[in-house]
Amino acid sequence: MWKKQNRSKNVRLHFIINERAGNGKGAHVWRKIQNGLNLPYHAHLTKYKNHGREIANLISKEAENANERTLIIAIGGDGTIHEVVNGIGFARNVLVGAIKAGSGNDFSRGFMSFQSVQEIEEFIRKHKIDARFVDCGNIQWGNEKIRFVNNCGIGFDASVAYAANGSKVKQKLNKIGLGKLSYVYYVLEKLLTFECFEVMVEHNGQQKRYNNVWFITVSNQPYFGGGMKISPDSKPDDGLLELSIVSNLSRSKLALMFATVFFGRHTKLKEFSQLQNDRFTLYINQNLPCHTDGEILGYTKRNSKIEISVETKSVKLINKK
Ligand SMILES: Nc1ncnc2c1ncn2[C@@H]1O[C@H](COP(=O)(O)OP(=O)(O)OP(=O)(O)O)[C@@H](O)[C@H]1O
Repeated sequence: MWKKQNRSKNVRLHFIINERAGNGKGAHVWRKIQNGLNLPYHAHLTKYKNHGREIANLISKEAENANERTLIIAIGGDGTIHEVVNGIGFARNVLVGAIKAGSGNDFSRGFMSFQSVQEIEEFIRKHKIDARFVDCGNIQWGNEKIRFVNNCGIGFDASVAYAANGSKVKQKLNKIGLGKLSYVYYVLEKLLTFECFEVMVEHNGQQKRYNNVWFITVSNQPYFGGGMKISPDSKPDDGLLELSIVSNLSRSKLALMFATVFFGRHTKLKEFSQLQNDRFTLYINQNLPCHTDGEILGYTKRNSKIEISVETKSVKLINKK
């Protein structure tokens, strides 16, 4: 959908909107923004999964060919931002902003997002809001490299993401503004059913085996699962990723851990380990669910070797001055 001829002096403005994010919150937020906008812009509504990535890719190619500074604002949840960030590749003329309209919205906790039309105008016209390059994570998945801006995870957290995505409970809770609680609901459900696994982690040329693992999360910023501060010290501009492993924990203690993780207190538990590096290799011999930024990636295969590394300062995001 094209709206108004866009010839802003400094920055071309594109919106990529997932109207379905947050069970319709995307459409509601977009209407509000659209009504208040007094700038030339292009608007694109996503029609299916991964459409946001395709649109962002086309916009980026155009921006690079024309050598024009372009701001893409994703309106949606973490999945929509994930698609945009993957779609832009390494386009140097493109910067990414977001307006939160999802259920979990972890991106907006870890990074700045626009709160109003005024802020967008301030960025474009008054230059009161800045931009900065941030790191992303990258996971080699078969022949593809998938970028993540928040985190990727294998095991329990991915099984929660699988259950929550498109679930009826999430839709119902979204209707009463409590979509975030859907993750808590599925955490409780999976607590009763999830089977722990084994993994070998390689980094700095050393290998370590972990048994009875609940999950592995590789973080670029502190938050995951709708506000849980799984990796409190993660910084998206330090050229490093943090790999968190929770293992050898009883089901009841894991439940307790999820009560403390919102405040980042779980890091004191002896069953919680964290490694920091710019790359990790995981060896997994089971079929386990994997997610990137809460989006379902698929299942690991037997004898999987999974490489996860940082992309230093690969994406330009809006940022407060
Ligand atoms: N028109 C559409 N129909 C169905 N799914 C869509 C459409 N547009 C985008 N999607 C998909 O919707 C999924 C969810 O989007 P998103 O993550 O932005 O919202 P959310 O799940 O409500 O928020 P959060 O991830 O923050 O909890 C994504 O996988 C995206 O690809």
